[in-house]
Amino acid sequence: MLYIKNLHFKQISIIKSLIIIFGGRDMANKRITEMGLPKSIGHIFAARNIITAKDALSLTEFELMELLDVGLAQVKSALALISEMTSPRYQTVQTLLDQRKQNEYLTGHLPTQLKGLDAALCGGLPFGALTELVGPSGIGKTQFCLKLSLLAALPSCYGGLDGQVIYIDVESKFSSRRLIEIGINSFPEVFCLDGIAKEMAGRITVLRPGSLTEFTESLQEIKVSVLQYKVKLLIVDSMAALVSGEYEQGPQRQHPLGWHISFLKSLAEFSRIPVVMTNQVRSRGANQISQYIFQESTVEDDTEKFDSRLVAALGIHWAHAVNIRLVLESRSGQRFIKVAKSPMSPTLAFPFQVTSMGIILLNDDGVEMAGPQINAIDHQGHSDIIFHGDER
Ligand SMILES: Nc1ncnc2c1ncn2[C@@H]1O[C@H](COP(=O)(O)OP(=O)(O)OP(=O)(O)O)[C@@H](O)[C@H]1O
Repeated sequence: MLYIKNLHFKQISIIKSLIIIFGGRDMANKRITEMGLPKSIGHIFAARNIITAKDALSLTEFELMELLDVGLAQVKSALALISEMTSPRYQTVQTLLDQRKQNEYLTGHLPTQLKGLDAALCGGLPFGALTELVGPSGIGKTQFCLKLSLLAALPSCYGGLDGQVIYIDVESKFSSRRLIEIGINSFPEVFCLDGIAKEMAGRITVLRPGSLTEFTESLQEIKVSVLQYKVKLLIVDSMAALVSGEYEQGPQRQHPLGWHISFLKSLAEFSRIPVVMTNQVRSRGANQISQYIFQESTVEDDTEKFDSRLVAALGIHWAHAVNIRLVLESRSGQRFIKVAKSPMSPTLAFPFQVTSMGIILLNDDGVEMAGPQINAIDHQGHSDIIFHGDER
C-alpha cells in the first residue's frame, strides 16, 4: 500500500497498463465498489458510470480529475488503491520456495520405504514429477504400485501422505486382496487398528478404462478430482497396455500417447503430486537372455554386445519424457531395481524380492552401475522367479 502510494506518476501509468494487459479479465473487471474506496469518492465514480477497475485505469489522472471533478491528490490516492487491489501480488523466489516447503510434506517426496532406494532418490518419489517403472512381465511393477498406493493413503504419523489415490488399472491387475495382505504384513501396527483396512482401501479409487479414448476422457476428469479432493498419488498401470493391440509396432507407436505424456507431466507439475506409471517391454524373439538399450546412441554402439530383442513398449520418445526411470529386471534369477534415470541420483542397482510385504530390498547399499548397463533391461533367468500361483 505504502509502496504504491509513493509511486511516481510514470510508474503508476506503467502499472495501470500492466494490469490492463496482464492482470487478466477477472482483475480488470473487478468492481470499484468492492475496492474499499472512501464512500464519498466511490459514489462519484459510480455516478460517472466508472464501474470497473478497467474503466478507471483506462483514463489518465487528468481525465479523471475532469470527469469526477475532484483534485489530483484524491484521484491519485483512488488510483493507487484500485491498482493495488487489482494487481497480482508479486512473489520472490524465496516466497515461492517457502510456500513449497510449507505445502509439501516430507520435503516433497513420497518415501517408498525401501531405505536404499529412498536415499538414492533423496527421499523417495518426487512430487511434481513422472516416475516410470519399466520391466518384463511378472517382475513386480504392479506389486510396487500397490505398496505405493498404501503409502500415499497411510496417515502421516505412519510415514504416509494421508491422501487419496487414483489408480488407473488398465489390465485389471489390481488386487484388493493383495493390497490388504501387503498392508497387514508391512504395517501391522496400523492395520491392527479397527476399521483402518477399510478406511485405507476406501481412499484408493480404481479406474478401469476400456480403451485409449476412455482413458483420455478420464484424464480430463482426473485433473478436476486431483484439485478438488486430497489426491496425493496418481498411478497408471500400465501405460503400454493402453496402446497394445491398437497400433502396430514401429516408430508410429511412439505417437499415440504423446498428448497423454505431456498431460500427465503437466498434471504432476501443476498439482505437485507424484505420478507413477508402468511400462512393459516387448520381446521380438524367444531368447532367454535379451536386453534393451533405451538411449538411441547406445543402441547403435552396442548392437553386437547386446541382443536387443526386448524393446520398450512405449519407445524412445516416452523414455526421454519421464523424470525418473526405475528399471526392474532379473539377472541370474535375482531381481534388481535400478535407478536408470534421475536428475539427482547415482546409477545404483538394488537386489529385491517380492514377499507377503510386497517389494523388499535385500541390500540397502546398492551396486553402482556403469555405461550402457544402466539403460539396458536384463531378464536373465526371469522365468525361474515368476510366481505362478493365484495372485488375485
Ligand atoms: N503373495 C505373494 N508373495 C510373494 N510373491 C508374490 C506374491 N504375489 C505376487 N508375487 C510376485 O509378484 C510377481 C508378479 O508381479 P507383478 O504383478 O507386479 O508383475 P508386473 O511387473 O506388474 O507384470 P506385468 O507387466 O505382466 O503386469 C509374481 O510373479 C510373484 O513373483
